[in-house]
Amino acid sequence: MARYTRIAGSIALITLKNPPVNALSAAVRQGITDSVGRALSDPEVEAVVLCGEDGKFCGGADIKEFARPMTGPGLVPMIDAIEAGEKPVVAAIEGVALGGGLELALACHYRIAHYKARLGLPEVTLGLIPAAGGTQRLPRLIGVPAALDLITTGRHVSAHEALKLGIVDRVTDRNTLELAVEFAKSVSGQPLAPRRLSTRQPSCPTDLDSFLEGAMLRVRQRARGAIAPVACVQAVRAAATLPFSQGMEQEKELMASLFTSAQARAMQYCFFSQRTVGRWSMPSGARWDNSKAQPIHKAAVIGLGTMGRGIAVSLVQAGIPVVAVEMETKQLEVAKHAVTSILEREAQKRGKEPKLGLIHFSIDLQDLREVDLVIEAVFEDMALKKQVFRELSSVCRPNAFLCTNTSSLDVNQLAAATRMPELVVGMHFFAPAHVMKLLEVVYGPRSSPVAVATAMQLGKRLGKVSVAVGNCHGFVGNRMLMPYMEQSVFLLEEGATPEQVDQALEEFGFPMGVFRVSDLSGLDVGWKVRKGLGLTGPGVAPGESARIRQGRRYCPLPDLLCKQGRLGQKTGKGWYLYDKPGGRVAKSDPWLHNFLEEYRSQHGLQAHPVSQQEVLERCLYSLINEGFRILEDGIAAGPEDIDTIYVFGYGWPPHRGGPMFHAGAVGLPTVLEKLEHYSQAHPDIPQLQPSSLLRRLVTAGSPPIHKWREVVKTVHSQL
Ligand SMILES: C[C@H](O)[C@H](C)C(=O)SCCNC(=O)CCNC(=O)[C@H](O)C(C)(C)COP(=O)([O-])OP(=O)([O-])OC[C@H]1O[C@@H](n2cnc3c(N)ncnc32)[C@H](O)[C@@H]1OP(=O)([O-])[O-]
Repeated sequence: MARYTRIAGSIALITLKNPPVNALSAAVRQGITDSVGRALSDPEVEAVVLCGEDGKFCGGADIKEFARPMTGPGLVPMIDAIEAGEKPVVAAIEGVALGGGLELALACHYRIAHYKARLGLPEVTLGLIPAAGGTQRLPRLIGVPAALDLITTGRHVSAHEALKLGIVDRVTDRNTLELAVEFAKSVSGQPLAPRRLSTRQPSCPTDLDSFLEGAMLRVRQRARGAIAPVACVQAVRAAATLPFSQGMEQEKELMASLFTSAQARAMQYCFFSQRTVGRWSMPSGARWDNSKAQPIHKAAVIGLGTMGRGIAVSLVQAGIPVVAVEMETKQLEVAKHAVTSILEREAQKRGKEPKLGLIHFSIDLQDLREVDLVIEAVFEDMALKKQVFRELSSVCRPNAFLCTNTSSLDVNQLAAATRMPELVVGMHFFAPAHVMKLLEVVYGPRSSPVAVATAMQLGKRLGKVSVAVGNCHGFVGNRMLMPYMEQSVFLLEEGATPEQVDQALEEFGFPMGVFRVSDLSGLDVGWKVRKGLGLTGPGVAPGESARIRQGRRYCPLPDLLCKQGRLGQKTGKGWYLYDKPGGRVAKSDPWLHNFLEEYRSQHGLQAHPVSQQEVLERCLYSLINEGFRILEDGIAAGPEDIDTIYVFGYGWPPHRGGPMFHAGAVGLPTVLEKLEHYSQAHPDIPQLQPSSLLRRLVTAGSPPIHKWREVVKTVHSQL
């Protein structure tokens, strides 16, 4: 709803009231419509101020209403009435003005923002476009190029950038409402026509057509099959080329084409999943709302390789004092230089101070005596990590949290090496750690709920999307990646090429196919993991066949490439060829195609044409199947956790919702049938055997994804 009050004699104050973000629900729209009507018809009212309760202006349309028929007054007529009114309306923006919230402010004649406010039109991140005049009014206020950037990216801008762009008229660190009331009094009676954005002409680049064509090309490349960004460009083109009313018609039609689309449903599922994973729970019954996080005043990072440096940067950027430890002075100096330059570069980009004073570099473990939490990021070797945890346990305060950034090793074994195993959890960051949003918080059987709560809260403080997961090899993300990568190399044995497999995955929406990612991260990373698992190298039992390991099918192709020094970009060749070591542009490599043919004939393998569909089904369904096993094992609490991990950490296209959402969208019976088909065709690949949870869900009539947790619960209760 909206509250109407008269203040300062002649000012009508309309306050949006719909916690927590004053979203424009039907009741709020009705409240605003009634209040604006009242203010405009009250002769004693000279001007109007619009604000939101609890320090938040408005988080936009009520996304929770999208799944049901719309009721109450429409957003567009409500907004048009404000702009057309004969009394000045001033928006007092605190906290956020996003989506419909900014569109509401754009209909006001003036906008005052608090310096901490964030503004934006993030509809594209929900698979939509701004549909309450945003695509038509914003270009008329700030010009076509700047508006196009905000609308196609959905990024939030700070109040200061909004002032620079011309979105707001004032930015204040005072009480925004007080200033807005003063301002409203100062502008009452002044002509409003020039303040009505719908009447303005948008400023456009001289060669508008080529500008928009270039923008469309960039957006299509970035969108990778997402339809909303393309519609955003089309809507802004309408603003640049059509009268306001016709532009609004276009905006309406484009929104109608998106609103009920599968992509919009997938992206809104991602939005709510991101909130669901914040309400974490553990099989022990510990939960986000019954476990108290401990404050972290000072942290430490030990091991300053690529990951350690990124983690140290994230902590400093969040304003947390850090002790950064390396074993030797030489390595410490190299790391110090790297961390300092990242902090300076990032600070410059944000127009902020690099906070170099917050980080202390040391080779002395004694400097960790006073820290609240340590994140270990040394080389991925169990013996080395155990040694480090033993030393940390003896040096650090007894109640210090000891966290490991391992990407696959057993957190419980590390906990066992310490005095306080209940204070040990995994904090699995993704490279580059100061950029990637995902954080897997890994709890072992002895990890205390306080330790999990503290790591989850620290993740939020670092601006990460944190997901609490159980301890197993590869946790959630990497565990699901194994069958996905295995299928990709099996397909090479059967006749596919890296280019074909990558093209199928990139057309599905991944930024990079599995072989280009492998070349980027280095083939030796996987080689080391396979050696650790005894699948190749010294751990292989003598006489074991090259293509059967531990009783199941194995493909030695990646090992053979590693043995020939083809480690990917870093050596200039891997699955692809690069112009030089460190090169980034992947080119097809005739040598590799010949090598594949020789390999097939050497192992008596008959190549057959592999379709795009088979690539997607084998790679994605085996990954999804492992996801179901993870839910069975209770390693992830629900499908939302898995999908959030894959969207924020593994490049799964958000307009496809995530692996588990995709399975639901394709239809669980189809996924089951395909897995059964491929499992029968490949009995030596146990991962293709459908998981019992998948069968159970199909038997239960394939309930919608938000109901899967209940089925999972029954599975566990019967365990
Ligand atoms: C016509 C028009 O053109 C179109 C069509 C539109 O306008 S489409 C809509 C466009 N607007 C958006 O895209 C903004 C979406 N929201 C956000 O980006 C963030 O929420 C936030 C505003 C920056 C606050 O972040 P936060 O970290 O402080 O809290 P939170 O945990 O995220 O959110 C706190 C609680 O509020 C809920 N919530 C947030 N925004 C909401 C919204 N717009 N509608 C409904 N619920 C919302 C959220 O689900 C959570 O609920 P619960 O989980 O507790 O039950």
